[in-house]
Amino acid sequence: MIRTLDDLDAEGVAVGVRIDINSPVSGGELADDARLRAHVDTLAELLDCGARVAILAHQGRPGGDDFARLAAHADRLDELLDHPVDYCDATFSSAARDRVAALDVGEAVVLENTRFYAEEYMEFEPERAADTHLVRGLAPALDVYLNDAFAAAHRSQPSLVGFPTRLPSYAGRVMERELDVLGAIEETPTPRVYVLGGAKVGDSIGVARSVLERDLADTVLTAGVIGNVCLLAGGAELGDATAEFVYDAGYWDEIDRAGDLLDAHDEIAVPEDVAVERDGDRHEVAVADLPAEIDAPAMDVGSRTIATYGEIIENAGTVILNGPAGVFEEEPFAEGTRGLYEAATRAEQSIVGGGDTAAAVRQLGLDGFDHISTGGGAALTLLTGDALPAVEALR
Ligand SMILES: Nc1ncnc2c1ncn2[C@@H]1O[C@H](COP(=O)(O)OP(=O)(O)OP(=O)(O)O)[C@@H](O)[C@H]1O
Ligand SMILES: O=C(O)[C@H](O)COP(=O)(O)O
Repeated sequence: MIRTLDDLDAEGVAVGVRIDINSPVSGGELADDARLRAHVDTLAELLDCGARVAILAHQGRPGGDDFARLAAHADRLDELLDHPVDYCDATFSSAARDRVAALDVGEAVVLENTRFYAEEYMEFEPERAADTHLVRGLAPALDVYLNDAFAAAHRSQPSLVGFPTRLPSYAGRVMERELDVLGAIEETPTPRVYVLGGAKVGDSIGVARSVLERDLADTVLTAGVIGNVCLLAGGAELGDATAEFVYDAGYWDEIDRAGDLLDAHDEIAVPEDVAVERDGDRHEVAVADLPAEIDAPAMDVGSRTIATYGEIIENAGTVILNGPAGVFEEEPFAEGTRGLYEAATRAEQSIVGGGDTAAAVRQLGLDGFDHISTGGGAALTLLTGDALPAVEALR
């Protein structure tokens, strides 16, 4: 059983709260605060109850452009919450412990990016994670640990799986909500339609295979790069530019995997048409008309596909959307994503998962989904039926 905030009397208690505020960062500034806002309920509830809150989080990956300090995150949380939120440039040293010890009731401090420490970017079994410097160093300053970082729950890293061995542990409200919705996918209304787009072709093939073999999906609609790979697997001649894109992205081997999947499951649909750029505009090509002269990569699904898929989606009991249908960042190629996602809001129940997917929803101003997951990889892991290490550690 997982304990939640309902089981915690937080008055005066030093709570180590792991959240996922990994966000786009530009010039040291936060380019998007959606993930911070997602954790406001959990943090406000704790602080309103008089907890003393030490926040743990990661930002980016070592070597990446977005591998940054958490000072800007602390400032933004301070604005979002009615309680003071400070920043401390240490994570588990005596400076960090002293800062946590000095917290007053109803105060929070954001400790430094956990991934500044090498062990945090490694995967461990929980017992071993409990013995890392980060967990051993910080645990004595804490009374309890609370994990709200659903979006990172597929990682078996010390700040996510190490503390429950040492401290009484709880799930936060984001974690609870995500597990309630995504962990109970079998109980959602049918027919259940999965719309798989985006650029992570290998992951999407894995998800499609798993949900069909486990009878979770009645239909799988493919779009985005995975749709193009399925078209190539079926022999469609999409032109050199699309083939080169798929090859350069390292997905050439996935064409055979996609072909095997299509042979095994006729519940999978592929696009009827695609959109390419011609003279600076969107130009649509029907797959039935191929081979045709196409000198640009397929960047979106076309309007016939939007209509056919849209009807299936609207009539779904549950639609699960992962990955945009096209390069939504460029207006002419946002049509597929907009069309399919708008159709999803008319289905009985709609669930959206994925970091870029959630960004697309915000950028296109789409509204009316039943659940927008904070997680990309974590949501997919759960929807594929695999356990999440951080959730298992809480159990
Ligand atoms: N036809 C296409 N050609 C090239 N890129 C595409 C195409 N369709 C979608 N994309 C790109 O796919 C990217 C998003 O894919 P991704 O699989 O990362 O989404 P996500 O699952 O929501 O994200 P994550 O798993 O990281 O949380 C977008 O940047 C979009 O431009
Ligand atoms: O953005 C995410 O999906 C999570 O924060 C996990 O980040 P990671 O993929 O760098 O582990």
